[in-house]
Amino acid sequence: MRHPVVMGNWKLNGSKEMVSGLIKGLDAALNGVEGVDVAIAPPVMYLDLAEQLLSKANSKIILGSQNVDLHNNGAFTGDISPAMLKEFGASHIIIGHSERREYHNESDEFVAQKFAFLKENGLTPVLCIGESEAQNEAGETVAVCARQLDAVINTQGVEALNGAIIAYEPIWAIGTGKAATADDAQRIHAAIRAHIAEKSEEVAKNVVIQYGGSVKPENAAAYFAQPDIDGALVGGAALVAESFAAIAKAAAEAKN
Ligand SMILES: O=C(CO)COP(=O)(O)O
Repeated sequence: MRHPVVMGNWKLNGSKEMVSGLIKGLDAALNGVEGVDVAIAPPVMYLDLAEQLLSKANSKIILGSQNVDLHNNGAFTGDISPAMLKEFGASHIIIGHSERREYHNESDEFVAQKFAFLKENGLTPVLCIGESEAQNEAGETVAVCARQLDAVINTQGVEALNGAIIAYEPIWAIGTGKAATADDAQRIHAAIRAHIAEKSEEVAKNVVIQYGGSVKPENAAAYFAQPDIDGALVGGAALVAESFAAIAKAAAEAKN
């Protein structure tokens, strides 16, 4: 049985005050919620503060981050290493987000290297994949997702996906309010799982595949009712404690 994972990607949002208010609010709102892993990825600047607040509250919220470099030290100005993330308690690290693929020209191969380096350092990659609106309209969704996944599978073997998380995020659904329907998302999730199953049914059966793109408390339960949707990667709604907690609760209820 796959354990659901709901993760908040805070993107470039936050201040000391906001981080502290949101973490306190979330921890309180999640009190008593069982059967779902809840993770947050604040901007890296606030990991220290987040770690302190979570540990003071004895919270079960998992700490994550939004990016990582390919080195653990050296002359790489502006970059952050897995070792540093680990030192601040971050375990679930988002890579390959479409915003980084687009604004920082991150290729499938580069993202795959990050995947390998996270695993080498004992961290959990949250690998984002997904198609653009044009690719969607051209019927290329599954091919695009397969290509993005193959960058990992063909270099590291399908077993590299063990313990990792895949986040299917159609680019046209991110921050637009135009979410994929639960049926469409299920169809793509099933296709992604089938693609992995071509190499290993066991890995396909166990890998967590999240949906991301305009997930809100209002539509969350419909996604989690689908057999191949194992959680969510949430942007905007993760910035409001009650909304994010409601999404996590919906996952806990649907999957247990
Ligand atoms: O990009 C996302 C999460 O990584 C989704 O963002 P929204 O939930 O704001 O659409």
